[in-house]
Amino acid sequence: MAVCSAYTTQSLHSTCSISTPAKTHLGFHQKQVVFYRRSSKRGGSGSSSGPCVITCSAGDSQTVVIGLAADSGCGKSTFMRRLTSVFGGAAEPPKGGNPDSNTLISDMTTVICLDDYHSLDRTGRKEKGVTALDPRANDFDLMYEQVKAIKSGVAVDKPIYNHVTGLLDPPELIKPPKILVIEGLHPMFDERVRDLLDFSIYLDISNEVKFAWKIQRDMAERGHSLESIRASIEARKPDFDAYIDPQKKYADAVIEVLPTQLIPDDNEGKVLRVRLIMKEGVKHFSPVYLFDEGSTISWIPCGRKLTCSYPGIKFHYGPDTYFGNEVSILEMDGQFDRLDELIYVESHLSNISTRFYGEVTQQMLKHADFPGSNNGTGLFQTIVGLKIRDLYEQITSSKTAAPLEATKA
Ligand SMILES: Nc1ncnc2c1ncn2[C@@H]1O[C@H](COP(=O)(O)OP(=O)(O)OP(=O)(O)O)[C@@H](O)[C@H]1O
Ligand SMILES: O=C(CO)[C@H](O)[C@H](O)COP(=O)(O)O
Repeated sequence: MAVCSAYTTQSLHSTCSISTPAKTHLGFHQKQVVFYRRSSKRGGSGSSSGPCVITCSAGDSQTVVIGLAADSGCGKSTFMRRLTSVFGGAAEPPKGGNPDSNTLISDMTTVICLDDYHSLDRTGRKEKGVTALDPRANDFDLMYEQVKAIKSGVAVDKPIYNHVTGLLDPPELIKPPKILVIEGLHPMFDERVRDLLDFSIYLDISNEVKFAWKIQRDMAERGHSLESIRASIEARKPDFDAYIDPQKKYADAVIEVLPTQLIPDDNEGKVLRVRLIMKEGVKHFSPVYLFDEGSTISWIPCGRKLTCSYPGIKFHYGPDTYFGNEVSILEMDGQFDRLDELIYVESHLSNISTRFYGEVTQQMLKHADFPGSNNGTGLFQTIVGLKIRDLYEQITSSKTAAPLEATKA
């Protein structure tokens, strides 16, 4: 039985109307979204009831959807803070909502965490002997239906996975934003969800670096022991390798974080070698390049214009292949001593989609206190943020130019 009464007009885009399942005539400008309402049972596994049929006019205010995949503790939140800052305005949890909400809303963007689509809560996973990375612990049907609905301009009641209690909390209302970011373990796992993405990013943190970051956060801030951190990484590894890591082959951009090659046998993990792998031929995305597009270039910028202490800084740029796709790779090994001198590096990069000379440096200086601001992680996250702004502007301007053009969804 449908529960359409659960929707108020307030929860819907102004171009939408609700009906119980019946023969709905779909005109040329209309879209139909079948929407399942999920009951939210504490401690349960969540189930679907419905459907309601929501019919919306295809306006020009459709949501651009970005996917960001990474394992837990790999810098997604830091990246999101850099991205939302590029669009201006602070990102905050929904006002007056669940204090344990995982959602962040700013003027332009809404970031939802895909942990909210866990179909099994903490107890449920323990009973079934599965990790949160296992597809069986996640509701991909609901994820697909809700991302599709938001992309089509329809608000949804999204569940909340409460990381404090380990339970599935009652849902929260998500209205269609200009840009929706779905971040978490599986944004590119399900083909249907993948096809809804206008751009996708994978943060590929090598095991050594992941371990160093986890120790820093979970030991210093959360009081975990070294052994428990090691055990947790080991326990997740088989499912990480099976379900999370393979998504990187679908990503339009990958930020790969590796130990430095500038210090022989380095095992401190403080100096990083970071590679920005950019797929060629992606609509509305032209890869960044160093000096000369398509050439292969090694560059050590240290000297008169860039202060570098040991072990220095080395850039590399060139074409390559990645999982059978043509890509451009920009690499930075080492770290900056003085962030204001980054302008020297910025002036040698092209296609960075800045609005004014020095915008990358300005963004990096603004968030100098974020992790990774002195190395390639911060630099490449900032550049990808600018590329997403550019992609959004291109998509929306092409929609304004051709309002009746069919959308990807
Ligand atoms: N670029 C970086 N350089 C150094 N350390 C970093 C970097 N990014 C993240 N970290 C470290 O990793 C920790 C986790 O980062 P963050 O909270 O951004 O990751 P996350 O993927 O959102 O984690 P979770 O999914 O567990 O919430 C940070 O507290 C920080 O210690
Ligand atoms: O991989 C994760 C993504 O953040 C978490 O481990 C998963 O969401 C389960 O969370 P919790 O450990 O709080 O029950």
